[in-house]
Amino acid sequence: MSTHIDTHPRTIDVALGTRSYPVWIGPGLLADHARWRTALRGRHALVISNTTVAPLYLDRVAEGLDGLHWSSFQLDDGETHKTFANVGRALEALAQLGATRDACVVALGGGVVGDLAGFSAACWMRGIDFIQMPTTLLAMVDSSVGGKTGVNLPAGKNLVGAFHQPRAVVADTSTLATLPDREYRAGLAEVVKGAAIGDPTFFAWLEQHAAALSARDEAPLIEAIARKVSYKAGVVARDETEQGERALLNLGHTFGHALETAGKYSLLLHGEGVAIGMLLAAQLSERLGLSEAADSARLHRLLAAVGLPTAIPVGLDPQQLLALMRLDKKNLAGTLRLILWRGIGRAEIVGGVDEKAVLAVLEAACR
Ligand SMILES: NC(=O)c1ccc[n+]([C@@H]2O[C@H](COP(=O)([O-])OP(=O)(O)OC[C@H]3O[C@@H](n4cnc5c(N)ncnc54)[C@H](O)[C@@H]3O)[C@@H](O)[C@H]2O)c1
Ligand SMILES: O=C(O)C(=O)C[C@@H](O)[C@H](O)[C@H](O)COP(=O)(O)O
Ligand SMILES: [Zn+2]
Repeated sequence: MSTHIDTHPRTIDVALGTRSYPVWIGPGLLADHARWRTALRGRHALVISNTTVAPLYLDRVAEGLDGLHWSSFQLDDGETHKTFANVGRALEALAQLGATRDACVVALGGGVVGDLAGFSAACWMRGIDFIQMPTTLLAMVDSSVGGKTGVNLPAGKNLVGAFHQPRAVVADTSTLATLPDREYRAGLAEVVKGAAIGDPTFFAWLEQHAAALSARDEAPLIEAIARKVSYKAGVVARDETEQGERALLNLGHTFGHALETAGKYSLLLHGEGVAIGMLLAAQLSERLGLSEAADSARLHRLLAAVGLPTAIPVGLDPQQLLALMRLDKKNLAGTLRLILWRGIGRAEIVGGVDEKAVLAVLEAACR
């Protein structure tokens, strides 16, 4: 008996008035040129990708750019290349192309490419169009949606950037066929995060489908992507520039970014840092009397079930992690402001968090 899989693309709108845009999700979308060409307005396009993704997928995009003046700029692969220096190189490529204000940047790759390409588009002539073509699970469910763009500094993650929304998101799920397993699992962390923050029904669904998602079964995978994108699109529509609710999407990130940076981006992937970071946030929340151990245990079980790390790697220093957390963008008035957890489906922003409690959690986890 064959299982019917609906391959019709899902469309989720990010509702931002005149700047609203579609997120198309489904197999084969990169080759659906007629669909995404509608998002290109001018005569110039710069495809920003990297040296891993371009050889795999640039051809499919190039066919759709026929008739335009276009070129590509390829980053070296990895988080360490999400830098100002590479934004400079991307801007030089736009200049070389002769890109006018109606030019479009096309981001073809994972979150590193998407964040850097989006920031480059935000900078060129004070802001031109860009289209996200995410090729990792993480980029499909998170980084391509919502318009946070930027780069890292040696001092910390994403310290420089701009809110700049794409014109469209083309999430071609066929590209996940070549994504390494570790990267795929890292993407699941951002799916679990969405459910942990705001959707207990989705969390229970993920618990039921953890094995199928680990095995990359197409139907539940597309369902999980669409549910996470819908959830994020709703948050972004209500609070585009993170004046309030949007900060909840940062659950686990103050810890996670510190872990990524301390590991010099070679120890942990972003999604892995977020998985461990969410568990640390849960432990801190328990310590502060905000959540129950039973909920932390459920979160731990789900993350482990989809193959994510749940402990801080050996060798990281709690004091260094705390110092990195002090540079987080959510902090105010020199005090830590964290997303704490109230149990499955509930999170809140808490300011003035006691550093001693944070350090105690870090020390216990690094032991
Ligand atoms: N802007 C946002 O809202 C937001 C949200 C979440 C994460 N991020 C950022 O996203 C970045 C992480 O993104 P990521 O997890 O996609 O990492 P990534 O961009 O480094 O991609 C992961 C790896 O997969 C490779 N790859 C990409 N697509 C592939 C494919 N289809 N087949 C084979 N290999 C492929 C890449 O070359 C890379 O080696 C971090 O910098 C993080 O800060 C941003
Ligand atoms: O879209 C958001 O808002 C998020 O916080 C999504 C996060 O998953 C993402 O990692 C984002 O890049 C973190 O942003 P930052 O503001 O903490 O740099
Ligand atoms: Zn993230």
